[in-house]
Amino acid sequence: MMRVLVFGRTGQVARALARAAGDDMALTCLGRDQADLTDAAACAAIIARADADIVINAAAYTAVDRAETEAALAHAINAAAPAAMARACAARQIPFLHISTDYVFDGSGSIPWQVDDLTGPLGVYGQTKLAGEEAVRAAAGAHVILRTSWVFSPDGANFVKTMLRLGATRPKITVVADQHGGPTAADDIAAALLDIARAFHKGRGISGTYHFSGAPDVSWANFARAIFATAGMDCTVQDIPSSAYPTPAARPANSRLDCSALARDYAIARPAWQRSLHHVLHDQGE
Ligand SMILES: NC(=O)C1=CN([C@@H]2O[C@H](COP(=O)(O)OP(=O)(O)OC[C@H]3O[C@@H](n4cnc5c(N)ncnc54)[C@H](OP(=O)(O)O)[C@@H]3O)[C@@H](O)[C@H]2O)C=CC1
Ligand SMILES: Cc1cn([C@H]2C[C@H](O)[C@@H](COP(=O)(O)OP(=O)(O)O[C@H]3O[C@@H](C)C(=O)[C@@H](O)[C@H]3O)O2)c(=O)[nH]c1=O
Ligand SMILES: [Mg+2]
Repeated sequence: MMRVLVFGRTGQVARALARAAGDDMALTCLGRDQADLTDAAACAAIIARADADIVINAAAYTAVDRAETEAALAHAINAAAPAAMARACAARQIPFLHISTDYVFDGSGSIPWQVDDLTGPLGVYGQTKLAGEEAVRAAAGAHVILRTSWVFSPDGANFVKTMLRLGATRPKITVVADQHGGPTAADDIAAALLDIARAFHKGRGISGTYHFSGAPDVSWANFARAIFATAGMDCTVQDIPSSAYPTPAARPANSRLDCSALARDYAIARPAWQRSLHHVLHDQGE
């Protein structure tokens, strides 16, 4: 029996992990009341005390625009806490699985980003996630950093739920068409993380940074069209440039992730987001 300790309980990926847990594992999800990520030492102490075989950090500060004015808080949660977790895991010699983001890249070009490409975050959220990555690597224990993008699920705040809400009251909506990436279902991320956890449990885990996103890559505007079509909603999507949708934090134009390293090392393929979108809209009570 593999004992998996998860930081996060209410978030999209944490909930998906709880849904995906198999009979071969005992999964414990820690909410903010049990593990507050603003207290990095407390998070480390939990790992030191716990009887876990592997730790997954599914908690994060994810409010991209708000991060611009809450940099210290975002840094505490996205960098200092994972740093302490990774060190505590290294000390106990248990693997640490951490999630990062396409927003560590500057979005230049149109070629999918490779795992070792130069990073260059455009905003505070991306900067703090990058600092978290660097700290996890520096802890030098067994680890995987899984960079994913554009997460959607029936839970929490995400673009799919925003579109359903806006589309219900508007005949037409404007959406940016010059940002491209891979929408990724939280359930698919959870399945990938648990596959990676099983590989480590069998002694076949490979430490490193990996990319994982839904296929095919698409613009937010075309993702919105797919959401309305799949939901059977009559809302017209008009393409706009990012310049027509000003936000406190700039978003990368090119969020495409090259996911071949994960296929090579773990035989995990890019999931088809359209299939997962259908599942979220029609099988999970949305
Ligand atoms: N959402 C996305 O589009 C993307 C997310 N990611 C990454 O994936 C991972 C999972 O994200 P996702 O599931 O979408 O996140 P959500 O925003 O859905 O959930 C965030 C989780 O973090 C918890 N959390 C926030 N602050 C604290 C704190 N101080 N102490 C304890 N828990 C806290 C939240 O708890 P509470 O409910 O109590 O606030 C919540 O459970 C993150 O690392 C994120 O950076 C990567 C790419 C895209
Ligand atoms: C609501 C809305 C958004 N947009 C644009 C803004 C933005 O460029 C894009 C997506 O909007 P969101 O607010 O969902 O984007 P955002 O919160 O930036 O999503 C990101 O979250 C973090 C946590 C990540 O790690 C990223 O991978 C990514 O998923 O769509 C429109 O063009 N029209 C609209 O009506
Ligand atoms: Mg958001």
